[in-house]
Amino acid sequence: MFLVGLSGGIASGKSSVVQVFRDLGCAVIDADAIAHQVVKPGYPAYHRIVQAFGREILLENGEINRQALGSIIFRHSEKRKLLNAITHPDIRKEMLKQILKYLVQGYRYVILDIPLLFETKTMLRFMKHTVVVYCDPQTQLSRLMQRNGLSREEAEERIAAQLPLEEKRQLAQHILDNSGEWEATRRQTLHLHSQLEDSLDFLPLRLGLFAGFVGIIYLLSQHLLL
Ligand SMILES: Nc1ncnc2c1ncn2[C@@H]1O[C@H](COP(=O)(O)OP(=O)(O)OP(=O)(O)O)[C@@H](O)[C@H]1O
Repeated sequence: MFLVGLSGGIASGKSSVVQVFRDLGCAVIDADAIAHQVVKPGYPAYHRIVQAFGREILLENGEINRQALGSIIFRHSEKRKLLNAITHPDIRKEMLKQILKYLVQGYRYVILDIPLLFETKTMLRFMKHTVVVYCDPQTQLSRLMQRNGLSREEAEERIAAQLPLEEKRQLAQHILDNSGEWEATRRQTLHLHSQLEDSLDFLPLRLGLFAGFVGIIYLLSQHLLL
């Protein structure tokens, strides 16, 4: 098995591309969904966040007010580091669990949809392939304004909080250019899908696991025969 890290910028089209991969039957792990899950009431990170940030970041139903927390960490970088230190280990553990599940199910590769793949960098070294869903700055701005009902200033502020898409584009092995018609992006996605399907990058780990398994059976049989 091998890992494919997929990223992009805010409103660049990641979710739309990921949906194509899902429809094709690919194994996809959604880092954002996991990040939402690990801070739900009852999970260990929830208690640590309430301890660190106080009960004023809670909604009436006891869930974490993501908007309130978001605006705190947007203004104070040390608080963002603290929140990351609380949540990232749990997010990585859950990702690993899901990767192992897909490995056992026999998938050759898993696509990890990680919005901040290139900003946080910690997961990059595990990725055999990296993909950026790119679109030009003007298109990104207008799609974000339209989708989220934001003013130009608000949209620009959110885009500026991330690494520029142009830089991510330089760092990725595969670029899906979503600046134009959706059909053109869909075709690029189908092409990348066939490249991943044809790749033999899954073989080393599978052969390694097979050799390990044979080794264990051999050792056990020797042990039982003695
Ligand atoms: N090629 C396209 N043409 C027109 N609209 C598009 C195209 N691709 C995506 N969109 C629209 O742009 C918006 C952003 O797309 P999408 O939600 O897939 O981006 P995203 O990268 O997942 O965003 P975020 O990370 O902010 O959630 C959506 O409203 C989507 O319908």
